[in-house]
Amino acid sequence: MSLTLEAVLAARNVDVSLHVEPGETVAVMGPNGAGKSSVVQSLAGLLKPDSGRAVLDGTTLFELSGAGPGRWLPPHARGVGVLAQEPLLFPHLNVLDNVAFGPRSRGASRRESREAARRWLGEVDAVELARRMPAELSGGQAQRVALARALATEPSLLLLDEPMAALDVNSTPFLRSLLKRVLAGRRAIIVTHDVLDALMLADRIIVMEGGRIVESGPTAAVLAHPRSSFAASLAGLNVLTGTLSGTTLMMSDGGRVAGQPAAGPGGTPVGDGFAGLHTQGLAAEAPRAEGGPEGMAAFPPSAVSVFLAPPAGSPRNCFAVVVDQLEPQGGHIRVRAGALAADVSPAAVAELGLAPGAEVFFVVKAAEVRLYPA
Ligand SMILES: Nc1ncnc2c1ncn2[C@@H]1O[C@H](COP(=O)(O)OP(=O)(O)OP(=O)(O)O)[C@@H](O)[C@H]1O
Repeated sequence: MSLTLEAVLAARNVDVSLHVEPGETVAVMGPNGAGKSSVVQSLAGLLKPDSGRAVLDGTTLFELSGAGPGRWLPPHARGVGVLAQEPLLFPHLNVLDNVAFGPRSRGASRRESREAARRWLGEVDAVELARRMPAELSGGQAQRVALARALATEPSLLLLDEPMAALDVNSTPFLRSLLKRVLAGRRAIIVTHDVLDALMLADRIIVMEGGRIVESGPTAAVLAHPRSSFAASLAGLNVLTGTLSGTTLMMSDGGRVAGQPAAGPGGTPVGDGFAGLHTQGLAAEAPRAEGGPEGMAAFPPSAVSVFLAPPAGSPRNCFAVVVDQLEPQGGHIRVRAGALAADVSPAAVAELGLAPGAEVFFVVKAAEVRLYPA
C-alpha cells in the first residue's frame, strides 16, 4: 500500500521517481520551472508523461512506454484529490452542493452526499458558508471550501499545488493551520515555495532542480545539512519548536522564547514583517514540551546579535550557545551554534574574537520572532 511514480516528460526535461507511504505528507520544493507542477499534474491525470508508471495502493494510474497506447486512468477514477492555487469552484452551485458534488458523482444519494458535504465543511470550519454562492466568498473562504470538496471524495492521495500562493497574507496563517490539522495522517504531496509550509505541514521534503529530484529527506534534516544549492538557499531560518502560551514559546529544555504571534485560527495576523524570510532559513528542531498547543518560533539570522555576556536587564531573548563554525555569506559571516545561526559583520567577528568553541550569547528581540501554531 503505497504510491510509486516514475515519469519522464521529455518536452519539459522532467525525469522523476518517487515513493510516498500512506499517511505521509511530502513537500515538493524547488526553483521556478524545476518540474514540481509537472509531477503533480501527472499524478492528477492532467498531464500525460511520455513514459513511466504510477501505482496508488495497487491501482495503476498510468503505465506508458512510449510505444502503444499504454494505460491511462482518467482523473476522476484515480482516487486523487487536488487543491490548486485557485479554488475553481462550480460558480452555479452553492457551497454545500460544490462539496457534495464528489460524493454524489460517486453514487451517493442526494441526502447522503449533502450530509457528507456538511461533515467536510465542518472539518474546514466552513459550515456557516454552506448556502453561499462561490461569488460571495473571500479568497480564503473559497480555498477552504475547495479543500472540503477535495476531501469529500475521500482521496487516497491529496495533491496541493501551491494552495496558499493566491491568498492574501492575512488568510495564509488560517489556511496553514487548517492544513496542518487536515493533513495529519493523510497521504499528501504539497508543492510550495515557503519553507515554513514544508516545516509545518510535511514529514519529508523533496527538492527538485532542472526536472530531477536532487534531494529528499526529513525537512529539518535537509535544511540543517543542505546538499543542493536550492536547499542551501532555504537554509538559514532559525526555527525552534515547543508549546505556545500567549506570546511565549516554551521549549522542552525549559527555555522560553518571546515573540509575536503570526496568527492562529481566529487570531489576528500581525502584518507581513516576515515576508521574504522563507528564502533564508536554517532548520533547528528542539524536542517538544508538554502541555499547550504545539508551535514554532522563527527568526532570521540577521535578527540575531552576538554578545560575550548576557545583556543585563534586557527583555530580549537570550540563548547561551557554543560557536560551531563561521561561514562567509555575501558581505557578512554566518555564525552557527548548535541549532541556531546569527549573521554578523566581519568587524564584529574580529571584535568579539569569535571562533569555533567560543561561548557566547545569541540575542534576538521579541519583535523579530514570529510565533506559529504548529
Ligand atoms: N504548458 C507547458 N508546455 C510546455 N512546457 C511547459 C509547460 N508548462 C511548463 N513547462 C516547462 O516544463 C518545465 C517544468 O515546469 P513546471 O511548471 O512543472 O515547474 P514548476 O517547478 O512547477 O515551476 P513553478 O514553480 O514556476 O510553478 C519548465 O521548463 C517549464 O518551462
